[in-house]
Amino acid sequence: MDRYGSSKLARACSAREGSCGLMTKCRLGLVYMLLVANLSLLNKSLAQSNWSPDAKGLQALRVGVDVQGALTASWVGDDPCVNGPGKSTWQGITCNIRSRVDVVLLDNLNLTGTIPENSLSLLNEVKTITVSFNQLSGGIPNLSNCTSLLQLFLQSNQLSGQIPNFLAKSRRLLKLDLSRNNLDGPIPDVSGDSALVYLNVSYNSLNGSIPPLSNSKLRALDISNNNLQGEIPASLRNFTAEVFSGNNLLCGSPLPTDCASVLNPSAPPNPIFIPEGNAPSPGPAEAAEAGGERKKQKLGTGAVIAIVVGDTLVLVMLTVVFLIYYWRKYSKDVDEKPGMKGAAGDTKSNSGFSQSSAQLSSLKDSEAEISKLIFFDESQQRFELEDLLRASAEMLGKGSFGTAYKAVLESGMIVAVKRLRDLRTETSRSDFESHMELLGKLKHPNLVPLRAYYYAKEEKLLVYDYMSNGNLFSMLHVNIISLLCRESAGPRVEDFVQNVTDSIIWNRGSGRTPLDWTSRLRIAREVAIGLAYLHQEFESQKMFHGNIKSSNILVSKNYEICISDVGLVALMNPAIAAHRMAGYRAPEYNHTKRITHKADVYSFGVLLLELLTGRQPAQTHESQGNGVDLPKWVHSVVREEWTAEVFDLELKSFRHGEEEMVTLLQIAMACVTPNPEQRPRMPQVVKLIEEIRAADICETSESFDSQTQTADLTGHDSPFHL
Ligand SMILES: Nc1ncnc2c1ncn2[C@@H]1O[C@H](COP(=O)(O)OP(=O)(O)OP(=O)(O)O)[C@@H](O)[C@H]1O
Repeated sequence: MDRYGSSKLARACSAREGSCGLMTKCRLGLVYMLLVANLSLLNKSLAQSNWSPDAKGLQALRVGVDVQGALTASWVGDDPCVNGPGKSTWQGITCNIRSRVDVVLLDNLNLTGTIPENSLSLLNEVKTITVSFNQLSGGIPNLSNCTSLLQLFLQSNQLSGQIPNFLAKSRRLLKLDLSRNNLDGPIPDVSGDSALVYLNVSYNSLNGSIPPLSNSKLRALDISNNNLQGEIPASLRNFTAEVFSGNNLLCGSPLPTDCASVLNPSAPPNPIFIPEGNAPSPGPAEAAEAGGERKKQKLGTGAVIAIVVGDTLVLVMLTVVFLIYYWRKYSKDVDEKPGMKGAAGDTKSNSGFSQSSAQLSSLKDSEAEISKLIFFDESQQRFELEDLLRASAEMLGKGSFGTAYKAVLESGMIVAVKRLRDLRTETSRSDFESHMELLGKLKHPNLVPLRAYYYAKEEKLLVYDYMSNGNLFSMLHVNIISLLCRESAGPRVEDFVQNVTDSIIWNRGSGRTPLDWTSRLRIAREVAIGLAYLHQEFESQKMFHGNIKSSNILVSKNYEICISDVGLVALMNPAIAAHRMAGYRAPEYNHTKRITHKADVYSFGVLLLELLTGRQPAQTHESQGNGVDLPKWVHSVVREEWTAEVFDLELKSFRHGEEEMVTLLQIAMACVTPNPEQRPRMPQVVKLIEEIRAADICETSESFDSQTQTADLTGHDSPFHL
């Protein structure tokens, strides 16, 4: 029947009458289809009408930006908070006790497109929205309905347009990060009763002058690398110059640029260069004045030329004298200290790279030509090797792989430069370059960004973002006494005083800003996330970090926790690094002489113990006390059931955190298990740490009250509470 039926239909289509019949059938079919479609739409909208407003908003967001479908699998059902407070089954969502969305955490999910207007704005109890490190474009939606919003993080996307005014007007918003987008227009002035404590709008194209932002609560600010102009308002002068750097037309304290030179740019064109016929004819008074002015300008121009020529000559002479002086000093140092080649500039000075320039000039032209600074990211602000050589440099420290410097370029930009030494002898130029290409591709908020490198026969430089808030080692162990000694008398006296201090006071002596528990937990979590990312990225190359320790955990100006020295072990003589990391070194290294991801897990475990106990692992820095074998020491204490005794005395006041501390201690002990096979993998470690405080991020907002308590307890404000 079917066989015939289809041929009948074909015949019917060819016949006129039949065709009319078919039309009728088709129409009926169409009506039927529409009916079905409408019914299913009706069903869907009936179902959607049952959706909670949060579900509606989130689904609208998903449809708008989740092109890759990262959220499709878990965002199902009509209510993300159907299971009550805590982490939702919907990825990235946490709910509050009223079963409303509290936190939206959608970082790093390859989200693209524009955030629809009626999406996030429906979440009217949301406290934290973070959709950073995606590829969102278009404008920032109006979130003025989100009246509970405390934190908004949209950094590292491609958002454009202006910063909406509602953000400035909000009285509840505490933290706003819109950095690394394509935003333009002015920075809106925050209202007097704004609660904003943290504002980061760096790396955009914002323009106009800086508003006074005179609300006294603002404690962390970053408006660097925009097109802002004019004088820095007096209300913001307590911030450091870095906060404003990379805005060429900004002036006034704390920037070194004097406003007179920026706000009154060069004198109007000299009238003697205006073609006579084109010059407007002045009136008699103007003519007299102009005559006088002309004379002044003629004289002024001559004087300016003389000054410029004179200055240039003096500058050239000074540079030559300077280069000769340092070149001689360099050669002398190298002669005096065999094996210290390349470290000649390792004194705290303003000329860290001067000898590099001498070395560079001694290179053959062909090599100098091909040896340039190679940048990885097109969108980053670039500079030349010459700019680096001209920069004032201050030594930050000597490590296993070379010496690190802070370099302040003439543009105001600050970078960290590492001069490598002791490269593996078999590392050729092309090996080095391809390794750098690999490292340049690593992008993660918990890794110190590598911006550029320089390769020449005698000099290898790596240029990193400068992390202005120091390292974890200093936060945990360095006290004022050791700092003073380091500045004035050198390492031996420092050792002496450190030993005396250690013997008087069990922990680290006075003079440190205590590091509270929440901050330590956050540091543990972020280092774990960074290391897990690294293991995943390095898996195919069978590469690992190989040098995880507290001096390699750096803190950026925005208090992001970043791992440094990524991928350097592969280039260097591994025995040197292994020697320097003694207290963090996995026991199996002694016989295998190999670094594996399990060895990184061990080092991370020791780092956790360091965070929990506040004690230095053995021989990390020979010059700063001997430290202890942390895993062994903790084992001995815990075996005797003095668990609480292992914790840092500074953590005593965080009574509520003790359960969390014990859980982190268990994770640490799992990481330092002697048998590498029994150690967890880093993604597992991340999960375990995140479970310690599942609603960690919600607590950030709620802990603002307890933050005041913490500050009272310790007597200091901890920036990590921000
Ligand atoms: N990008 C950076 N920004 C700010 N400070 C940095 C940066 N990189 C390194 N430092 C600092 O410079 C100093 C020397 O660092 P380096 O990594 O060379 O040695 P280390 O960490 O002490 O030892 P090792 O090389 O064995 O890891 C350290 O105090 C470190 O905190």
